[in-house]
Amino acid sequence: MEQLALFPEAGRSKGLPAQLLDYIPNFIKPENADKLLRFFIEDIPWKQTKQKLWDKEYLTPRLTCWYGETERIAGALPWTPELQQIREMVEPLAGIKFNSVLINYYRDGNDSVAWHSDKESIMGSQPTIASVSFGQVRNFDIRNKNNHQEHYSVKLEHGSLLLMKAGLQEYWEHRVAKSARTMKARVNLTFRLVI
Ligand SMILES: O=C(O)CCC(=O)C(=O)O
Ligand SMILES: [Fe+2]
Repeated sequence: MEQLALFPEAGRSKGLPAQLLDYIPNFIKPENADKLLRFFIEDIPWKQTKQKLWDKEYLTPRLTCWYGETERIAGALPWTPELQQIREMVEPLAGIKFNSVLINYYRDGNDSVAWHSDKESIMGSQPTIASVSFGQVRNFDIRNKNNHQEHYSVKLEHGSLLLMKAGLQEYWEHRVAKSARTMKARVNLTFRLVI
């Protein structure tokens, strides 16, 4: 499965490629971000789904929940006022309208998301994704699909916004690795346009 070890230089990125990503710390004020984190952890009906790997089923190593108005995501819940408000804040910066959000809950350092890119056919091959983070700072690693030596890492802070621009999913993949260090809870909202 996933490896615990990070790149030796994780967190010491030479600089993120601006054509692929925008990182905005303090996108949400700390006191609001604190309240939202508590609300998300307590009020979202989290699920742990299963994923298949080499014909074996594993529990996904984090909790998730979908919200949105789209019919294409089975079981997506209706927008809450909090999510609606954050959606309205991110849309002008992303330059598109989102119709869904996948929320991830990393309970501790053992929770993670493995290397992947988000280019399911339901989003087209060049989706823009707006990612808002709450709680524990985690490393977001990015690597070139054709050259794994070309990689970056950014620390996603409490209340920050990371814009993954069109093009990122095509040639790059990303992950949030497990950490052997003690980690508190982190919640991450990924706003998407499902077509
Ligand atoms: O937790 C994150 O920052 C990334 C989550 C992610 O890559 C995804 O939901 O597709
Ligand atoms: Fe992703």
